[in-house]
Amino acid sequence: MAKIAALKGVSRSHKISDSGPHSKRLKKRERPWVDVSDDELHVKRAKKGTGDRSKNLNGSPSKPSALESKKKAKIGHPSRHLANGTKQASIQEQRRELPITSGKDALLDEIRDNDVTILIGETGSGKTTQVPQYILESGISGKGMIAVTQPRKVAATSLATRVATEQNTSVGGLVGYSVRFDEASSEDTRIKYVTDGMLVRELLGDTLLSRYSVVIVDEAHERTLRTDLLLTNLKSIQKTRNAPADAKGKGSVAKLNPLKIVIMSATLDAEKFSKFYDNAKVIYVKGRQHPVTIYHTAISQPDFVDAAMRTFFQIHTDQPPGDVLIFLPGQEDIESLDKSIKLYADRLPKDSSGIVVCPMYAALPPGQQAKIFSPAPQNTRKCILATNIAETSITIPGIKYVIDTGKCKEKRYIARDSGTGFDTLLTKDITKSSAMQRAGRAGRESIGFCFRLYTEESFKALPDSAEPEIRRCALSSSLLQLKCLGQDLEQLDFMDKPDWEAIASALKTLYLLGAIDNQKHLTKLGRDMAVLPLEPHLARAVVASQECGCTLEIIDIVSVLSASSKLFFDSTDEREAAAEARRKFRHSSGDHMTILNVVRSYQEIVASENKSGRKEWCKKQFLNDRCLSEARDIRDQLREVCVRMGVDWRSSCGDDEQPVLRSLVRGLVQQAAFLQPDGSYKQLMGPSIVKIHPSSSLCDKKVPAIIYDELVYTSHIYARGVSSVPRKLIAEVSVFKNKNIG
Ligand SMILES: Nc1ncnc2c1ncn2[C@@H]1O[C@H](COP(=O)(O)OP(=O)(O)OP(=O)(O)O)[C@@H](O)[C@H]1O
Repeated sequence: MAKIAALKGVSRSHKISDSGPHSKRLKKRERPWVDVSDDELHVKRAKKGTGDRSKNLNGSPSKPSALESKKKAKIGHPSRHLANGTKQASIQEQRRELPITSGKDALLDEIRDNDVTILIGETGSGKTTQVPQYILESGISGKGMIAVTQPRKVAATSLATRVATEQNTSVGGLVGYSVRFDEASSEDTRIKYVTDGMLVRELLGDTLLSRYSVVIVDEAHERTLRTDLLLTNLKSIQKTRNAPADAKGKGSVAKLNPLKIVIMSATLDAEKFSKFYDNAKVIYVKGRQHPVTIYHTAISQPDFVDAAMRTFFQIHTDQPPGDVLIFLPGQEDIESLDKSIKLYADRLPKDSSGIVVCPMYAALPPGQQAKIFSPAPQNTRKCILATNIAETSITIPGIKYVIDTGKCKEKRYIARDSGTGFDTLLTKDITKSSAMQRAGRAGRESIGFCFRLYTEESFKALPDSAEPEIRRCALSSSLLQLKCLGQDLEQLDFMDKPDWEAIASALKTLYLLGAIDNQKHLTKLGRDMAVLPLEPHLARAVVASQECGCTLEIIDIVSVLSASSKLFFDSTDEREAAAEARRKFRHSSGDHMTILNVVRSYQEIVASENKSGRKEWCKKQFLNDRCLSEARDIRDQLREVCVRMGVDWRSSCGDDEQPVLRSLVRGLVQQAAFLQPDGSYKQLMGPSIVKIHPSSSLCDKKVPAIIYDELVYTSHIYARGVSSVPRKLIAEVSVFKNKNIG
């Protein structure tokens, strides 16, 4: 098999200097990192390879190509490099300089000759932006479209914009994208960047993905649940579409073109993927455009937020211009570091260059996320604080330094004895693959530096890659989609099979929601639920709202619940003022109707105020404008889906809360609890005793029965997002009929 070449250009020569205008302020002993270069970036990729089915596109590793020699020359002459950088080579020149360019023809030959191609190339080698364009320009895709899947929305939209620019068109024309709650494509679109979830959703209407002649699964190493569903479906679609003509018969399938699949990543277990696709060809692209120097800390840094701050200021005060990207596990850490950086920045001497901090996490509305791509004002350093949302695929212009805390949040399903369970987010160490992707965000425009806030030993001890989501996340939503495709999770050919417990729990959830019957067959209700781009329990509430005549209200509530950030701000400094503001919206039945009161007031403000007036109003009310504006986008999309389903989204129950609660109970049937004599609540569908969360408007009330959005585990088990509901509404739910709970 072809040997994997070591990452080119990782050099020990780029040392961070101790001197600098403010080095006294941050004494050396305070610095968390030491200079340790490494060349480990090639994680275990293709251990044994796949016999003669693998190939190195850029030739033998021991014999550098002309391009590599040129790159080495560049590395040896930083001044020349800088001169080139300042000139800002044209986009087409940049394209030609990408490492993948030298392997273009060979790559296209492989794709032409094989149904499935697995392409492994360093971060920044040009896979994601170039391969779709090569395929289009070569004519391999014929009249069909090329789909390029991404695990994250921001990557799909920003890549579409970049590739549209490279094609000298605007996004939505030749190059488009499609992500949940947003789409830019037209009849002219030939390359479409999509989230893997959107392509799975497309399967519902087009089970053979007939519009596409090539599907590129990018960042396949992330093994999201949707990627795995896609990999499985693509395999069977390809068997059907690429079958010999006599096996295809004379029906509509016979008219379909064969499907080509390309799987791409920088850090993939190539052997496993190759095996899954019947020993598919594995090809390698060596090299990246610019070198990245990596540093590890000498000792571990338990307070990684503090270590990140010190490292940032060390860079800011000692290092040449260049923006900084800091990877943190979640929104809370980002907010905390944001505050600390701003506080510390105020203490810098007046003549210091400025700092602009940009947070970046999934809960930020797309407009805010897009800010990270804008250049910082002159004489100012941009500091992006991001979760792993910025880890793969994206190129953020200006980033020269990456600080990697080594932490991320991972979704994990917690199974309960009752056969039910829930997803929770846990902070954990990243994988080698993530560390490599993070480092890869530097060095995309010129030489870069990555500061890992963990030791080299810790790095070596990290697992190669994350456990696939299918083995650790709730499956009800995917199970429902598969049921719509006539497929059974238990019987599908997955690369890694899900746990039986997780499948059983998902089946139970769908049964209780009425989406499947007791024979595990999809019901009409289940089919209607699957059309809505929502979690099954929320989709169930929307479907129920048609009967109850309150679709307008339920969509408003569900949109807020589907937004990725919290509606209310908790302010420790102004606790009383925040509580007072919240009281104004409070509804006696609890938190869901309270949300509706907020949305109604917000809608009035939106109608009467300009953007800054709206923001000011939100601030005064301790409401999160981001959450409300994201909810508005979700609401609009849900209304459109209703129109397509023939559902009247305008049907409204006015001020009567009963229909709203009745619809919510249908969806939250697994999240109901009854009051106990001691004042606690006992779950109806589980063994737990829960308390009402202090943030709830019902926290000091005792009501006979509640429904809730989620459980939070701290010193107690708390129910959050709570409404009081008459027992009879729960007794009405078909699974509880004849159970004497009214
Ligand atoms: N939006 C952008 N703005 C500026 N340059 C870009 C942009 N997108 C890509 N590039 C340039 O193209 C190079 C290749 O990017 P591409 O995303 O195709 O690489 P890749 O091999 O897919 O990397 P990764 O595995 O990290 O996604 C980048 O290193 C950068 O130099």
